[in-house]
Amino acid sequence: MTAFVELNEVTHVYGGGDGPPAVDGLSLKVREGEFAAIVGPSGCGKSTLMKLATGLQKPKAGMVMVDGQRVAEPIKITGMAFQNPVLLPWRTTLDNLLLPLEVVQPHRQRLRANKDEYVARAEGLLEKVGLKGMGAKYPWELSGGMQQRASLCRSLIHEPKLLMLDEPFGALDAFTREELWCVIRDLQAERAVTVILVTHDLREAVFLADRVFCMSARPGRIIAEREIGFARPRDLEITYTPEFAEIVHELRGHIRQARAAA
Ligand SMILES: Nc1ncnc2c1ncn2[C@@H]1O[C@H](COP(=O)(O)OP(=O)(O)OP(=O)(O)O)[C@@H](O)[C@H]1O
Repeated sequence: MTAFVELNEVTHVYGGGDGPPAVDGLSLKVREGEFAAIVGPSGCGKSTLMKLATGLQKPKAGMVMVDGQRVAEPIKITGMAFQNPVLLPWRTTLDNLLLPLEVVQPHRQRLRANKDEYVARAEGLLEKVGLKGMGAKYPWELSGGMQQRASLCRSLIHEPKLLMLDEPFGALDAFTREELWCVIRDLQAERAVTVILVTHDLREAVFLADRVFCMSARPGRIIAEREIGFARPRDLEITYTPEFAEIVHELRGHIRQARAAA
């Protein structure tokens, strides 16, 4: 399999030195255009995996490759969204969306020359996530779910090839979360972007992903990998089928074992 993202026998120790590793012998391969989900016990190194894949942390040992390049510094082809949407309160929603373009080259120069084009792109994204015409509102005028939708738009504004989602729906109520599952499902289908989603929610992982990776307790490594074969586009109704429940149950078993072995 040609991997778009590959971690090969990666070990990471925060602060360097000989401290206890956060992840050890961590290997996984994610295909181009694939939706991968990472699940595992709390503190097992899921966020560390995200930081290693994007070059925000350098591994003590092992190799990280993205899009055919060895990752040696923070990479630019990625968009990120986290549990906390972190929108700047003094900027409108539209200006929050444009922020990554103001910071990262070569977008910075292009933004100056083609502002209208980028504003149209931001407005198009807002429309796609159900926030049509909300660009002029400030973040504090939006609900938590709306802020998270805006944060997803911001992560996609520079048309990244890789989207990293670290518990983006974790702080939302169950209904809003399921609505946003559908938003991200549709965005990914339209853009064929490669996605890595970290989540504690096994239903979320099974609904959204093509493949779910389960991690061991710290130091984290992959202990199980499960293809999710449900046809796309998927409807929320599948989450109520016995086949769906069976996969969630199977994954729960892996996590239980990982916790017990800790
Ligand atoms: N900056 C840091 N400095 C030192 N240790 C850290 C740092 N970040 C994370 N760790 C430690 O590394 C381990 C893995 O952390 P990480 O945040 O990757 O886990 P996680 O699986 O994402 O956790 P959770 O599910 O609770 O969000 C944890 O034991 C954590 O305390």
